[in-house]
Amino acid sequence: MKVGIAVKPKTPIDVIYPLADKIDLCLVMTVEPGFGGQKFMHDCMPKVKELRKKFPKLDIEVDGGLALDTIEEAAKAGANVIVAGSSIFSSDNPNEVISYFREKVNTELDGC
Ligand SMILES: O=C(CO)[C@H](O)[C@H](O)COP(=O)(O)O
Repeated sequence: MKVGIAVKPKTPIDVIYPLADKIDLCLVMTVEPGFGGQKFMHDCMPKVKELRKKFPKLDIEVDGGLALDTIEEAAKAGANVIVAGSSIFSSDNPNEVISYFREKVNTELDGC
């Protein structure tokens, strides 16, 4: 079994610290939960950075507004699990979008 915790944009990231050694993944929401097509919230990135620094092995997921123009910022912050809807389903070439996301994330992971 794998365990994950999701954190909404306004929730401070330190709420998960007491549970960090019990979880496999932390989802840092980069939009308010509810529906697709919202704008990526850049101000959630410090939470991802902090988490990555503190827990190098943790899977860190981001969800909301991930697209060709936001993936690099999320990957550089330390996200390694990407949830995307609009940018994939609105693309003429979803495979290319996914490959691009993969490349950006893997490039940052290789640098660790
Ligand atoms: O449902 C969501 C939020 O609750 C997700 O953000 C959504 O599924 C991802 O979609 P998009 O890539 O369009 O932001």
